Amino acid sequence: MNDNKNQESWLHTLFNFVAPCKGKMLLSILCSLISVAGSFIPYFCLYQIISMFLFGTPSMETLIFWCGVGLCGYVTQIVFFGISTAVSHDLSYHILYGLRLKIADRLMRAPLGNVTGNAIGHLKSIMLDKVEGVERPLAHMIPELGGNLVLVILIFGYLLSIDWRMALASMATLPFAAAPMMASMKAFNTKYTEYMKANDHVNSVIIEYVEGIEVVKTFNQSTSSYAKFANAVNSFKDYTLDWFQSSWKSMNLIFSILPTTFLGTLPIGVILYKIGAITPVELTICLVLALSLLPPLIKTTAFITEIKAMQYSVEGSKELLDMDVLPDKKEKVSPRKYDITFHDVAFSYTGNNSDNVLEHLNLEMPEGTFTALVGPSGGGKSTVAKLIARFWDVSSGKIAISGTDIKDIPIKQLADFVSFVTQDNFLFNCSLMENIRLGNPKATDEEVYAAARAACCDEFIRGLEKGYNTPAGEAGKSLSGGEKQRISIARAILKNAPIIILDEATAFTDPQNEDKIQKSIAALTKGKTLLVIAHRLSTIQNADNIIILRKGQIIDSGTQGYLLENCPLYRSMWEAHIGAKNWAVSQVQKGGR
Ligand SMILES: Nc1ncnc2c1ncn2[C@@H]1O[C@H](COP(=O)(O)OP(=O)(O)OP(=O)(O)O)[C@@H](O)[C@H]1O
Repeated sequence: MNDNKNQESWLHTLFNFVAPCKGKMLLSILCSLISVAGSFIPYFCLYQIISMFLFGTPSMETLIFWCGVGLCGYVTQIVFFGISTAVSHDLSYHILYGLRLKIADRLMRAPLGNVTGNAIGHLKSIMLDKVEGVERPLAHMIPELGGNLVLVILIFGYLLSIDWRMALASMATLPFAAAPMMASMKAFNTKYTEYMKANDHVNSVIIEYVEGIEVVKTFNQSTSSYAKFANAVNSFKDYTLDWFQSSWKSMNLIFSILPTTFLGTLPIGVILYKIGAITPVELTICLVLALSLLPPLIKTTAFITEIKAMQYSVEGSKELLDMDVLPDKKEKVSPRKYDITFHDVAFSYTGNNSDNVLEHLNLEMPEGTFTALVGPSGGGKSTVAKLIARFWDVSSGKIAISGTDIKDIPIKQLADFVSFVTQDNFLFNCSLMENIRLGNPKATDEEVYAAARAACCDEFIRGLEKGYNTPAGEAGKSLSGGEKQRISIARAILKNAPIIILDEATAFTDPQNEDKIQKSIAALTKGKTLLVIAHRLSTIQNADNIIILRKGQIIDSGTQGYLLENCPLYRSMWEAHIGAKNWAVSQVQKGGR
């Protein structure tokens, strides 16, 4: 299915975007055509007025009449052009809105790695710039391109009806402009693609520079990082200048030849008049009409760039719209309990068996129990946790909740079953109240306060100048890692999911705050199926089952007492941890003196 979508032409994709707004699109085109018809009326009136002056005695009434008709035509042109543009802008912003929602929905349903594998700058460039790139050409092309083309055809038709030779003469310069235009168009396609690539590159380098500025400053990398930034900006400038310099000659040639219709119409017109083939009125109106052919013709050529920009934007958006998504089920399940089992699970991030990070993994987490995953770095602990939340699908085997394969549970329902708290503690840029309420959007203020109290963060939030209304961005600067952690625990408490996964959620705990964090975790996990990944072994020593994972396989499992006696790897990890902990406490005591 995705293959077919990838082969779909960009124009077809664009029509699919536009399809829901067909009515508005037709209205915009209709108004544009009325506007074009209106713009044509003054020429017709001019013809009538000149005829009257040359062949009769124009009365004031008829003069006023034709001037009035001409004015009405002009007003019609302006008014309907305005309506057409307003409607087309409205419809194109609706299209952008739908497009961004579709992309966001696709990102939600895609495997996490396929999303996070993209550089942020790349995603931003597609969701903001490329999607936005569809708006301008769409909004202007619908009324303007169509209208201008029809206007050119109408004027040319009118010229033909007066004198076919004058009509052809008005096009005499076209072949001379067409030659340099074809030549520059040939290079344009490649140049434009390269230009947009350079643009994307400079975008992602700028975002990387700003995002990583803390690391850059910490490691005093300002010169080399700045050099990368400066090089990207500089090479983009060089590329753009180089492109403009290579194309300005042909562009100047095109735009100096194209408007000079007089070169054809004036000599031919004079000859035709001399031999009596056309009247002075016909000559005058033909010269005026030939001149009025130019503005719409020039505007039409400007759309060539717009069409390419739109193609690039649509194809960029397609990249995300066509992302593979995790297969989803619609039918909700009703689990009797919330135990988790892994049946012979294997998983690789690349899809190749040879890269498996988990092999033949069998484990059980009974409902309401506390399971801990420990082991050397890179052993696959976080991978196990993410597979339960279905951030990815297993390569083989099965993960089940209450015996039901998680692939058979609708993704939204699975998300309700599982609370995933990591060390990242991402806070959205809204108030702390809203950040906690994300756990349960229907929660009342009182419920939010209760969750915050249980997570031991109520006190410090109330201590902030704006309390719960403090914007997370503003608060983020003054919050410690541990405080942010407790806010995300409060969020999880509010969610009240039956399965809790804590992936290094206590990583920021210092000995002074450990007690608070432990209390907040105890409030979160009471009576839940709990999986904890922790390097700080003191936080998991009371687990019902501690599983030691190394190189994607279970080395041993059991209670702390059993493992200390029987598992040398766990014993050495425990001794190392106790040593580190004692050292940290002694440092704090020294600091306190
Ligand atoms: N998104 C990813 N894409 C490709 N490989 C990955 C990805 N995430 C993890 N890996 C690899 O999978 C293996 C297991 O990683 P995982 O993060 O599960 O280990 P871990 O035991 O949680 O490590 P740590 O204790 O350091 O957090 C590692 O070799 C890691 O490099």
